[in-house]
Amino acid sequence: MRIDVVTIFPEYLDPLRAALLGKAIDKGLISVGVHDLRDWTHDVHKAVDDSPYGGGPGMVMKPQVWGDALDAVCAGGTPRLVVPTPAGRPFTQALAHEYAAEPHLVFACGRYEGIDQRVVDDASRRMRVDEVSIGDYVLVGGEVAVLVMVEAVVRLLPGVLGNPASAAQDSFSDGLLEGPSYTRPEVWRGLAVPDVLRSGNHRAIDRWRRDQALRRTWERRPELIDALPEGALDKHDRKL
Ligand SMILES: COc1ccc2nc(C(=O)O)sc2c1
Repeated sequence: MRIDVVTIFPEYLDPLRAALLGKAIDKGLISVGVHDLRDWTHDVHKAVDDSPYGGGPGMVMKPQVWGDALDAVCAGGTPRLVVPTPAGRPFTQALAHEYAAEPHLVFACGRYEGIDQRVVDDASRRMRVDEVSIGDYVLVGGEVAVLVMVEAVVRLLPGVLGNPASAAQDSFSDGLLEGPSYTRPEVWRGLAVPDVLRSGNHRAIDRWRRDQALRRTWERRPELIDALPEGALDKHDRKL
């Protein structure tokens, strides 16, 4: 997978080269390009923004600069363009899986009040464009959202996680939140590990874990229960 990021703060994306993601690059599982949007400016001030038509607070990022940058970064192919924005559709685990199947992702990091809408409209003529939000809060720019999305996507790629089963047992992989996890010692500050987890009875352990996941989901994210596909809950689940 090829990942390109366009931003006015390239250093914000340095974490992409650390730890797990850095190892994925070293293994050749992904290649990453981070591009400074100002490289496509032509004025002495390297201006990337201007006042909004219709008035209002803040500045809007100029279409010309973004158009030239995306023409260059997307040249020769039809990548999927992802534009983080508070006004976007929610980024979900399902979308992370979709992106993990893409050969080339390009992320456009907005700042200020955002990018002139015509940049998305123009790019949509040539490639699939998603305007996406990572949550119901507002960041200062798209860079942090890109870090979140790239981590969620790259960890799904074969060979990235040490244990592929981890991704298969993710929260949301079966539509539920993961239940609690425990490790040694057996008792810590007077708190004991649930007996069932030390029983060696794997049928009982699986049942307990499923019950914990259902209870946690019901308490914290009841809407996920309602969104489960028909037949996802067995008769035992429904008794909880
Ligand atoms: C101007 O660019 C921004 C600003 C805020 C923001 N907030 C996001 C979010 O997903 O919450 S993406 C994003 C992009």
